Amino acid sequence: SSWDGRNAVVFDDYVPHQQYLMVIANQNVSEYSVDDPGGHRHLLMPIWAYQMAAGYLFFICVIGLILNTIVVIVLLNDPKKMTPLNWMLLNLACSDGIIAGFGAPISAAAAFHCGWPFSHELCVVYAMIVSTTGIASITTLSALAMLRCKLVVQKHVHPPNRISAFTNHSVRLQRHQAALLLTLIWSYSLAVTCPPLFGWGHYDREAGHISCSVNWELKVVNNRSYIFYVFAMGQLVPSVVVVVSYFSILHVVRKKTRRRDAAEKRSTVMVAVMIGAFIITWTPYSILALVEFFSDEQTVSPVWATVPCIFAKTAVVLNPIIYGFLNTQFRLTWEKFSIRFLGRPGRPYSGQLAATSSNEQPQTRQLADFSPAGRLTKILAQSINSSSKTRQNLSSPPCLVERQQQQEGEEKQESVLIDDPNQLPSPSLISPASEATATRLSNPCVGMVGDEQKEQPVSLEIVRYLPNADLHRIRMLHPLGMY
Ligand SMILES: CC1=C(/C=C/C(C)=C/C=C\C(C)=C\C=O)C(C)(C)CCC1
Repeated sequence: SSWDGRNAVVFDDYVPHQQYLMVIANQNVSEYSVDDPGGHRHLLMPIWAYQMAAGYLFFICVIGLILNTIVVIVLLNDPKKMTPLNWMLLNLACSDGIIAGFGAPISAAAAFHCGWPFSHELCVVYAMIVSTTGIASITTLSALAMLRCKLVVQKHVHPPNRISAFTNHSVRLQRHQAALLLTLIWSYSLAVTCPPLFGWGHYDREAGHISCSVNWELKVVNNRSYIFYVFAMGQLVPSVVVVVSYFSILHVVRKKTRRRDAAEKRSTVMVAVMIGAFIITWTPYSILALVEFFSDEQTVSPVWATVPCIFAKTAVVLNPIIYGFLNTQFRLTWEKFSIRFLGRPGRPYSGQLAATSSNEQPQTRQLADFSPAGRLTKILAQSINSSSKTRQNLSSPPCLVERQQQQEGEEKQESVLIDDPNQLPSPSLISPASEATATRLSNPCVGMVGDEQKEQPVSLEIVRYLPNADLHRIRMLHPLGMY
């Protein structure tokens, strides 16, 4: 070779019995490199690039761990509310948490060290774990898209009013289905990422040597066929599932635009946003992998190859932010959780009847989505709206009123914050059927439950926030009975 001892380095590239000649042309040796046989270190990227990568990965690690831990705690805090959607969110939070808690710190340490300082075994374990969680995330999102599609299409075929009461069965059924779905998701991901352990494909250090992944560059048939397999299973299959599911959803929702479906639409939009975030964060990495796969020589510099690799990890902080903004039930659970454990409401009381999001406008709109009981809650919300005008003169603590409805295996939930429980309408405003239930409450924060449609049990939960931070909570159930 033309190695002059300064610009070229021979090193063992982890592939047994293979030696690679790496030529680093026109580079200042003090800034670039790998360990050469003489023990000299040459950095592959400028120091500033390693430092920036280390800082970003550290940020992903800390913020990702905090946010995903909050998601897990908040979701598990109320196991009764574990709908299929929430099981999938929990799964995503776990896989994101694994990347934030394991992948990001190892990669940050490698960046801090300006090259992979760990063993080849850890490189393989790292690549396996990061790629398995990445594939598990995209598979979970596809499963979510399928679930949304199933729900929307099923609703179209059997409108809710005609569905018989099987809520209690469906809750149990949902648990089994969720467990089966989660097992399938992780088995599928492992089926994609395990083959290199058995000799099909290779895991290796990646650009800048701050992480490890499938060796996208190695031009041997065994490796190339494995890359085809990874792309088919990790990109093609999930994309087809997502596209088909969302086209079906669009096809159905274009035909029916009933307001009662607003909650379903919100969940469908949230899943679409999560899929969008995944696509945005992983597409640069996919493109890099394809470029490396198709190009004959190293066309992407280590610095540019490192960017998509660490950008893909951004997905782990985006998902919790998306739930926080778009999942009413998640926000509500967080609201309750923060009141109960942190001794404060999740967000400041504005002194108005408030929905669970500051940008969600009139509560009557939200609550009206939940017919048949929605009719009564609407009365409640409207009454409170009018009472809030006299709010300044009132001294009672605020109430968080939460409604939840189990329907078609999908639990929906809304809440309102009420400044003054004393201003709630009297039970006489309520329909006779619900009056009995309402008058059972001795708390001034009176709730109402509609009883027009007996096959759809409705629960009303009232949580009262007291000035001394104690929580006074009343659960009121459908008179016929879930509780
Ligand atoms: C998850 C997706 C893919 C595969 C990614 C893999 C195998 C990643 C492995 C390790 C990484 C990123 C380490 C970084 O530190 C495809 C196949 C690229 C498609 C998109 C989704």
